[in-house]
Amino acid sequence: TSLRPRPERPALQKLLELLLPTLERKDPRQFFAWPVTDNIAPGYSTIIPKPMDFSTMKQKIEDNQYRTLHEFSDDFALMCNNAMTYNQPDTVYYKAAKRLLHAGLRNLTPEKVRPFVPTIS
Ligand SMILES: CC(=O)c1cc(-c2ccccn2)c2ncccn12
Repeated sequence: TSLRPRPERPALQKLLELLLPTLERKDPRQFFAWPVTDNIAPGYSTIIPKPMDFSTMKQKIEDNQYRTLHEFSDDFALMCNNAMTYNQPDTVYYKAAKRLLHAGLRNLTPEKVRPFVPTIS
């Protein structure tokens, strides 16, 4: 809450700020850049209880809302799984989400993340 400010985690925040663009680049058509609106996706807000998109993830990084890399990965998976819930399998959005999920999770494994972690000089 605003009365209890979140502890800063500068190393994690910096790591996530470096990781996010590597995931966004895997969505060149920017299907996942912004929140999905009910205008472009009828009934979306009633079908998807927890929407997620890259702009929201970026804001959460800046607001220090991720305590661990796992929480960040969970939002990424949520975003992709939402698209595979709302959209039928034969749609561009479903197919893009499936590809994005698998490509993205490969980049979120510890060994792939390690190069982004500054070594203690
Ligand atoms: C991610 C997703 O489910 C999505 C993104 C879009 C989207 C994203 C950007 C521009 C146009 N459409 C969309 N349109 C219809 C139904 C679903 N979507």
